[in-house]
Amino acid sequence: MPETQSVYSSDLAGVVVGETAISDVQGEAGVLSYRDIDINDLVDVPFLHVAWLVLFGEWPTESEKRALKSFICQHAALTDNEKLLLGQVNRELHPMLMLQGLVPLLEMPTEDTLGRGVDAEQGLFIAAKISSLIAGHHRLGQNKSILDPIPGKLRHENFLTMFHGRAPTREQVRMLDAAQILQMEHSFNAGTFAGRVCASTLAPIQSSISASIGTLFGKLHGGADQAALEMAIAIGSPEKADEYVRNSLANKVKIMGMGHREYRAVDPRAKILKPMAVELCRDDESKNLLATLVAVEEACQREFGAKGKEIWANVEFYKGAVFHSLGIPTHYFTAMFAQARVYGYIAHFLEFRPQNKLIRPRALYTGTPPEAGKTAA
Ligand SMILES: CC(=O)SCCNC(=O)CCNC(=O)[C@H](O)C(C)(C)COP(=O)(O)OP(=O)(O)OC[C@H]1O[C@@H](n2cnc3c(N)ncnc32)[C@H](O)[C@@H]1OP(=O)(O)O
Ligand SMILES: O=C([O-])CC(=O)C(=O)O
Repeated sequence: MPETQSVYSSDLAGVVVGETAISDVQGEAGVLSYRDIDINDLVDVPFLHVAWLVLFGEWPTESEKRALKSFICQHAALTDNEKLLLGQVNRELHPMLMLQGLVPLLEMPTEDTLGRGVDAEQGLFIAAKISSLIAGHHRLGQNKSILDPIPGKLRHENFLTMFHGRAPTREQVRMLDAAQILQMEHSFNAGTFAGRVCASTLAPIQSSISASIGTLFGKLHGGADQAALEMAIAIGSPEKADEYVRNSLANKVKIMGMGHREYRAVDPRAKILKPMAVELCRDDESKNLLATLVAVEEACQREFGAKGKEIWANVEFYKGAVFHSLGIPTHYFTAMFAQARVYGYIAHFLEFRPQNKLIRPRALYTGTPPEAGKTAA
């Protein structure tokens, strides 16, 4: 085997590790596109149409739209076995751990009813189940029964109904659609990359998605949504934001929802989510939370600016205010991120599998080589 040249990078920052045509993150300009279309032009398109575009690189035909809608609704109804499985899960378990654990236990379909291959069928099957697992886990946690989706209703109309036990308003569905479209895909983020590593061993799609969900959970990645809103709740009011930010920075505590590995400008998703949050946060408590977030963002920019640096809010910062206004408890935020991002994970699996190559980096060993004299005990 030819010797390969070693390159050292402990965090892979700036290292190109593969190719993709699914989405493009232009970090300097602050632009995000899915399949060559700017997200600003996708945010008002029906959610499942964007999902299809992300997966297959083309818009669905009328018959594909109908097939996808009914496929997702049909599989979003949990089977008796799936309800039993969910019933065994500790009600206190974080929804992200529940999802990571249950996705590989789902009984995968083996046919290809959508005509896009069995991997796509299985991926979309998992996507359909994820929202019902989230809603079901929440219902069981409240000692309520699991609700089934209603055929003919929109994806997030069903989700919010299954979650809350009451139908959402049209505006709430529109806002959730938009927020979920914005979270659907983001190139080689940590969760997607973990899924690609897992897929590279020829593991099946459910293993890959489970690996991605586990990776999304952490606070430096998807878990920042929960952490950012809980931070705003803990701060309590906009007047206390300055002190909180100064103390945090002095103690090297990261401000959740601020900063990004790739963006050197405002995250284009935060730019859309902030006015959405303003529109949705109408009661006094929500308004106070939002005002606190705004004050934290301003304080961060002042503190960083004083050191000649820049920092911007990322997608996680204002999203929590949107989810909060939809009545979603903070510990469900990241699972709802997974519910949207799963389409990105599937798209990467489908793109990567045909040109599969094992991903296996190299470590710099910091111990002593055996020839230096250590013997077995
Ligand atoms: C969906 C998503 O995953 S979006 C990201 C969600 N994560 C968060 O919001 C968590 C908070 N943010 C962070 O921890 C970081 O900004 C990350 C992890 C997102 C990006 O990190 P990196 O690209 O590795 O940047 P890094 O952490 O090296 O930051 C560079 C400098 O800015 C500082 N910095 C960056 N973000 C923050 C922050 N949120 N709070 C305080 N300081 C920060 C770092 O301390 C570092 O300072 P230094 O040069 O004096 O050491
Ligand atoms: O790309 C990243 O590193 C994190 C991110 O914004 C995302 O996954 O949406």
